[in-house]
Amino acid sequence: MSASRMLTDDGTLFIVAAPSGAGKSTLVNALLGCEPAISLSVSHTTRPPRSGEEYGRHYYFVERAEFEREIAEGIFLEHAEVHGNLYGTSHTTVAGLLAQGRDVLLEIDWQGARQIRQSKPDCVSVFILPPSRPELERRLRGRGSDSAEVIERRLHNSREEISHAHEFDYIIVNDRFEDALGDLQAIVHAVRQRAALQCRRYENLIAELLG
Ligand SMILES: Nc1nc2c(ncn2[C@@H]2O[C@H](COP(=O)(O)OP(=O)(O)O)[C@@H](O)[C@H]2O)c(=O)[nH]1
Ligand SMILES: Nc1ncnc2c1ncn2[C@@H]1O[C@H](COP(=O)(O)OP(=O)(O)O)[C@@H](O)[C@H]1O
Repeated sequence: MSASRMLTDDGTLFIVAAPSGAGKSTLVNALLGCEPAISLSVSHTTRPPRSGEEYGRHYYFVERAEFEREIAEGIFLEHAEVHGNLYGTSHTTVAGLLAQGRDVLLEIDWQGARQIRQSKPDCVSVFILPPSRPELERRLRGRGSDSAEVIERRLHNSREEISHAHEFDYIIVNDRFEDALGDLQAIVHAVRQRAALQCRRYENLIAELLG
């Protein structure tokens, strides 16, 4: 099919959410390793960096006053307070990538997902569940990135996050990692194939065939 026969399309916006410790970042990083056409949106946050986290790669780490100024300037497509810190997605970064036809993945919480569904109803949202509460706790503690107090808060907040799982298009249980990664890839491939076959993409060809 020649490019001139097809209308160019914006990329797809994927949302991945999960309670802290379910394995969302590990899964998303593995997905990005096998799907180079997906860009991860790097969020802004007031959370302090964890050891090994880099500015601009994991997050844009900013002070609360700066974040609040950015809210007032309207730079965010969505923003929310999660575990006592502010997090937000830059509107221009996402819009620019989608307009280039790239798929964009947002790793955000349920509040942000709700805001995105309002402004981008075509988005595809996935919720990652841990196989059990003891395993969620084991993963949070085993990660070794947070203080005991921060872990307690995240475990407590996981109930609220999980109570919104039904608002998402798809649910993946991250029990065996390779199975969960396969499920995530299957969703991405199915969405892409569906987009490629949409009727409106073939309007030029239909017009040509009708002479
Ligand atoms: N609404 C919103 N939530 C975000 C954003 N970036 C990260 N989050 C969420 O904030 C929560 C905490 O993220 P983080 O501090 O990296 O901890 P982790 O999930 O335990 O690795 C997670 O649910 C993230 O998905 C964002 O830009 N917007
Ligand atoms: N399927 C899995 N089985 C066992 N451990 C896992 C699995 N997926 C992720 N982990 C581990 O669980 C911990 C939390 O994962 P992480 O991706 O940081 O979670 P999140 O981004 O959801 O907070 C990490 O130490 C990670 O290596």
